[in-house]
Amino acid sequence: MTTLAITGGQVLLPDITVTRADVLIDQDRGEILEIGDDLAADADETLDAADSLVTPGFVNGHSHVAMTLLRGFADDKPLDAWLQEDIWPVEAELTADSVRAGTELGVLEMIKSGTTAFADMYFFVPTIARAVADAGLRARLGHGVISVGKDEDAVREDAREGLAVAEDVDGMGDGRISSAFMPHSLTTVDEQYLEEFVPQARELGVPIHYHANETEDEVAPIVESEGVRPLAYAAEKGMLEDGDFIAHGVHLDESEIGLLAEAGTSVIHCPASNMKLASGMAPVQRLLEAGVTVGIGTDGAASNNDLSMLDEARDAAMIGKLAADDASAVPAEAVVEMMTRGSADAIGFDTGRLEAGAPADLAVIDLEQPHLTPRHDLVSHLAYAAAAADVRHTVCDGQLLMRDHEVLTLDEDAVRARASEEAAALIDRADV
Ligand SMILES: N[C@@H](CCSC[C@H]1O[C@@H](n2cnc3c(=O)[nH]cnc32)[C@H](O)[C@@H]1O)C(=O)O
Ligand SMILES: [Zn+2]
Repeated sequence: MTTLAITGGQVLLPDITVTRADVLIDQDRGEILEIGDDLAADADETLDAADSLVTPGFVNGHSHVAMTLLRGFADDKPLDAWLQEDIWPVEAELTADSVRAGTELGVLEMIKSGTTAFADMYFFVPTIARAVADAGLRARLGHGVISVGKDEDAVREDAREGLAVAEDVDGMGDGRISSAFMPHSLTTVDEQYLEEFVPQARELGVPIHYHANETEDEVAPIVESEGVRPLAYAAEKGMLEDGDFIAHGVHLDESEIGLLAEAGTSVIHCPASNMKLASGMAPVQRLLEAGVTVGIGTDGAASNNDLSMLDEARDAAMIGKLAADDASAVPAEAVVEMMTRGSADAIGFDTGRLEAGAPADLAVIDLEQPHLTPRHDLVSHLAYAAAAADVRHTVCDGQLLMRDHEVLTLDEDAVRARASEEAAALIDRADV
């Protein structure tokens, strides 16, 4: 057994309180052995956490990781126009090489900002899976299936790829990678294909993940054609089961919140994307009160425009209060829970908590910063004041991915250079 002791830090516990403790990890099993006093003597290696906060690694519940290539390419538009006029024409020119470069850039940013696990919907998923496996992160990956603008054969091919990918990438990266079936949304995948392919995904035993109720424009057409709200329609199609998770859930009525709670389907809240695309304010406090599992996601870097879960946490708290018209809504503890255990539960990982027996996925945050002074309440700092650049160390599955701000599994300069090149070539090819 090889052990690593994280020493001298303040540790965020599963009940969202902070205590002074060391953390001892079994690196071979990727598991936390013990949280307690003076554990350094028993360890093969130590990692300094003095004047630092040890937190569960953040879990990004919804992303399109290689969209880092489109960061800052198309801003200041609503969802539909943004996708159709800017994003989809460029994405049509993506290659495996560009997706590899964009993924490496995305996971580099994740590691640097303390994220250890994420759920992702995109193209070239086996390429993404290899990049994630090499970088050392944990992820649930799926191929986004779309039917709009395609003929029947093309849709079937897309959906079959979605199923094949879900089978193929599952278990990669020493089991750190798992999969899901990911129809893009309830309005961009036609009913007949949901009816055909959702049961096939069930046979594979993978969860289903999709965009839902993101904008009013997605709700109205379903109400009009089906006579029911989108999530009642999703339930009819067998897409609202325990373990499934939807992205956004902005425009939900009480009946839909009830359906989510009853079914055990989770919601990934994406506050920055919802604000930037002016999609609306998700009813996060009401979801929490109804007992729905809520996680937090960044969505793609083109609608955010970063992948920092610390930014996202602050946004979630702020917009949650505004949506509820109540400053006590979505408090710091709730946000910290959502960005760790909530997202992990939602996407089906046993991470997001620091205790003996839990997976050793964690981040260490430097507290010796002016914006983290004084230290009345470290949970408050995590929700409201800490920033990506404060993350010192990142550990996933017991392995050090970043030590003292130096990423160990990727060559940072090379990744940035490759991504810049691939992004420029992509825009050139798309000729937009
Ligand atoms: N196989 C599909 C690919 C879908 S990947 C997932 C898609 O979601 C898009 N996307 C990114 N952010 C959002 C969002 O907030 N709402 C809906 N779609 C988004 C993203 O650009 C990408 O095209 C196809 O043939 O088009
Ligand atoms: Zn999305």
